[in-house]
Amino acid sequence: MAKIVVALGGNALGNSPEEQLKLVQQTAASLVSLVTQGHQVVISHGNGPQVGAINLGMNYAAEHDQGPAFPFPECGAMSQGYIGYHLQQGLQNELRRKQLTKDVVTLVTQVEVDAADPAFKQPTKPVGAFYDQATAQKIEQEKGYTFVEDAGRGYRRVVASPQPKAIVEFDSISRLINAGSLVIASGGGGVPVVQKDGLYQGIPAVIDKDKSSALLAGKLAADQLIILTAVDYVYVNYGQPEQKALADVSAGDMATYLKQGQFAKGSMLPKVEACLDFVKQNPQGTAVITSLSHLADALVGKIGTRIHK
Ligand SMILES: Nc1ncnc2c1ncn2[C@@H]1O[C@H](COP(=O)(O)OP(=O)(O)O)[C@@H](O)[C@H]1O
Ligand SMILES: NC(=O)OP(=O)(O)O
Repeated sequence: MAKIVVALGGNALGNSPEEQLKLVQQTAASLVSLVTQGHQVVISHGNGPQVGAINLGMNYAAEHDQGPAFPFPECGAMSQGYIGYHLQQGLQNELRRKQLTKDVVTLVTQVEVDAADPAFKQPTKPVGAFYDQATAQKIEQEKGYTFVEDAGRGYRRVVASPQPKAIVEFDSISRLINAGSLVIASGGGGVPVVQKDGLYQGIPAVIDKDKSSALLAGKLAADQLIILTAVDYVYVNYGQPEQKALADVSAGDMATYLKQGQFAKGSMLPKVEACLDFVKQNPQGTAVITSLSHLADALVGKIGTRIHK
């Protein structure tokens, strides 16, 4: 039996509730088959598109005197509920189809960050929809948001993304796993909180879920961290004619590619950094990056980028 942390990418979850539900149902089949093989599975997920959409909708209502503004920690918590609901339902229905009984639990998770993290002064985390350059510039001027080009896919708003330091609910996650539950935790990288006078409070940011997933997988001493996104492999020379897929890569070689600037900031870079961090914490462990639809094949090494010591 292996302990596996599976992180689902926010962009890989589609652009609408209908798309997300469909994609989650497909992924649920692979996740449940891991459970039936006897593995302990913990699921985390991204929320970039979803938290951006929630924030945009809430801001729109506030700007039209239809309700209060909702800060990012609250929007992050809502995204955990929305995505967790789809995942819970998808997993429960798949368990029912297989006539299996297992508790499926989404845990609203807070992740502690440092209020002095320099990331608060330099937003890097893409959230929400993709815009063309002219529209992005118009919104920048109107609302004072920052936009960046995101991995050749268009322009997106970026927000602060501090380093995750500690998972507040870690002991509860651990207890639930040991009790046999299928746990969905640390969604959207966790709701960012800081400690003030010994008490927790939310802080506007969106934590990178790959980094929080690596922290969770490391603390759980997981055997595998599997990051599921929209591409089958990590590539060098991505998007260029000489693009090459990486299959089995040592942490040392991956660190070299990283230094060469092969991985785009805000998209593939944090995934690779998270995998290197996990392998450093757990030298016996393996980190895998592949697409949402290829979880089963990735587990047996047929597809995906596998990073090891
Ligand atoms: N070197 C690379 N290899 C593969 N994909 C890359 C690379 N650099 C950038 N990307 C982009 O990164 C995306 C994955 O990041 P992102 O969409 O932020 O992930 P998530 O699924 O977590 O939301 C891929 O779909 C691809 O467009
Ligand atoms: N929070 C986060 O990392 O989301 P994505 O996976 O959507 O980028």
